[in-house]
Amino acid sequence: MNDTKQRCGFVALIGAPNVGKSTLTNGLVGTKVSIVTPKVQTTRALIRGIAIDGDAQIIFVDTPGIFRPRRRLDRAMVTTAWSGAHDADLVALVIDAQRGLDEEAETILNKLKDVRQPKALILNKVDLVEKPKLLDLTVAVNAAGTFEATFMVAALSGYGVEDVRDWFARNVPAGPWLYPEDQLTDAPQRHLASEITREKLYLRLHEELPYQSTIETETWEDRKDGSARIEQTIYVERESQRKIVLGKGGQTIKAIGAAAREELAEILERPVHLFLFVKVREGWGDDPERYREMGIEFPRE
Ligand SMILES: Nc1nc2c(ncn2[C@@H]2O[C@H](COP(=O)(O)OP(=O)(O)OP(=O)(O)O)[C@@H](O)[C@H]2O)c(=O)[nH]1
Repeated sequence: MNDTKQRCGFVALIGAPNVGKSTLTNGLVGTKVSIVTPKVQTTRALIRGIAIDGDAQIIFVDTPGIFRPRRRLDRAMVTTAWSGAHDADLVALVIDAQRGLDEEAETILNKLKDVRQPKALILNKVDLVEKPKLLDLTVAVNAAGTFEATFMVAALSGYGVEDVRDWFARNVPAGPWLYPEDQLTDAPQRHLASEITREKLYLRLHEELPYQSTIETETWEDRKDGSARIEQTIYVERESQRKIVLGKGGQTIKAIGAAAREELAEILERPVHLFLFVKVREGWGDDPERYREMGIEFPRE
């Protein structure tokens, strides 16, 4: 790719809690992502996901729930959220079309007047709203703020999401990409996390349990405090093996978990909360689904 053509920029996703920012980000990125938090970004808002569209790399940054702060801590959170907006290249205001211009949305719209960056309005959940109401809402929000573009989307089904991505791709500033192309999701990290636990399991049980287990990272949550919460399941073939992995009073699994957590925290350079489960899945060794999850693809018969 010709580097001089590249574009790259930060888009702050602003909106009340539950308006669908996560769902929208997943749609924009094109895959289910957990938040990515590369080190260079630690002073800015958290990254929700990175989308690539042609020559453009679009980095969506989170603005933790903007609500009316009552406690001091809440106020601090809101300040962080708005600083994310001021730092971004572009701002996307996401409004739940069904909820419309409620008090929360009004508050956000008012504060948005101080944000200089170009803004796009995204009315989400349009599947839940009749057309006339949607048009009224579009007019009302555009009267209350200045938006370069208005989009009507249903993030859940993907309706309209591509248009949003294209607009951001065209409007982020020219400049080289800041992140490698494969950093769209935490998938490589998930795989790595499974491998580490597998290693600890083998180190501990190499005699009793050779190759009859598989480990899957089921959930990975990058929390706003900077830590990662990871849930993994160790699949074994028989109940007797499950007992071995658990150990007396759960001692074996505890030791495996502690060792894996320690190493993961070191590699990721942040605190890790690791939760391990052991499940019996008979004949998992013959199940192609499992192989796929391990990253091994078998041709169809
Ligand atoms: N009907 C409908 N529901 C949606 C749509 N998009 C999101 N939702 C639902 O709205 C709820 C909230 O979505 P999230 O993506 O978690 O919202 P969020 O803004 O990221 O929430 P916070 O992370 O708490 O700020 C979920 O139950 C979604 O399934 C949509 O287009 N249509």
